[in-house]
Amino acid sequence: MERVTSIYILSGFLGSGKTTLLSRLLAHFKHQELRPAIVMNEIGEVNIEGLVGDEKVPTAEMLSGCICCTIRSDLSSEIAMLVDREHPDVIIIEATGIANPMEILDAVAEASLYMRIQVNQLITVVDAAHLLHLNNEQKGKTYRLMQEQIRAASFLVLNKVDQVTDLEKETVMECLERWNPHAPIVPAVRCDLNMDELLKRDTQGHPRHEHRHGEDSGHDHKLTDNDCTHGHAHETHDHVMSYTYYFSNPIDSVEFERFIAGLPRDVYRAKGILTFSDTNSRFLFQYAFRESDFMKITPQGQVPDVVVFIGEHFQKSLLKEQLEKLEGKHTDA
Ligand SMILES: Nc1nc2c(ncn2[C@@H]2O[C@H](COP(=O)(O)OP(=O)(O)OP(=O)(O)O)[C@@H](O)[C@H]2O)c(=O)[nH]1
Repeated sequence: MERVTSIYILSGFLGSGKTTLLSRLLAHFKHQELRPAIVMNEIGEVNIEGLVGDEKVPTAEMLSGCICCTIRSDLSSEIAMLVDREHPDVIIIEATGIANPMEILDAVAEASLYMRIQVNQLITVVDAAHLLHLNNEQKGKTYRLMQEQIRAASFLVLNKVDQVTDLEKETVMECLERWNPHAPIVPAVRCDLNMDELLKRDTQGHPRHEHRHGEDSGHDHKLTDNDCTHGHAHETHDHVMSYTYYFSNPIDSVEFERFIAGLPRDVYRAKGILTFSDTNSRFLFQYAFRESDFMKITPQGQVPDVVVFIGEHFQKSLLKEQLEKLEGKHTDA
């Protein structure tokens, strides 16, 4: 019988740890001698991790838009292409941090009309400190979106618990349980969790969401009851914007850190690849919820120095000006 390809959808707000979990899943599948493929969606025009990542994993990149709305129709063709060409055992879809997972589930359902695929788990990764902060304010688009991502999950990873106290962790756990009483909740640091627990539906052969040739397999989870589009109001991401800057010269690391510390609050995510004039190595740079991280890298082949900024209503021209100044390009003329 023709085999069924398992799909895992990774959801979670910008910078929560989806790519960190993706790396762990890939290592796990490799160990199990399973063949994974990836659908990587980024709102920016460049996939930073893809530039430095494992080239051996077949990857469909969907850039400059969000699969849950503007480029949603492309998702089923990307999945079809991967299934036909690569014959993967599993496909992991990493959504943008602003995606509504219900919409993605719906797009995958469309694809399942003509392919044997099944969604085994919709995993939402939550940044503990960020949720705590939003829960205190209890308002805003990000708060509502995070709530939707949590509600839609069949499995919740409460990540970055190293950044909260035990008491705060309990508060966030209670919040998650209230919003989604169905999904298991696993606290983690850098998404270090028991992969068998995360994937056990798969091994036991009890997928949560199965769509085959338009039939609903009738499993127990609330997602099948909601059936993705029905009763769901789609919120557009018009307010979210991204800006990509390519460097042509190395920059000073201290000045760059000063620039990052002074980023407007409306920029809530940035990532990039950098060459500093005062260090030997190149770095993968990450900025999420006001925390920066620099990791030494040795990219293979020609990889540009570039940073992508994601946020709401920020002034691109101001960032451009500051970055050009860092490069020594800026003139007052
Ligand atoms: N302190 C801390 N940092 C973490 C943890 N997990 C991930 N990070 C860091 O948080 C940053 C964002 O992690 P990613 O895995 O890239 O997050 P993401 O959800 O894929 O981000 P987007 O692709 O922008 O949506 C990186 O610098 C990670 O190293 C954690 O548990 N604790």
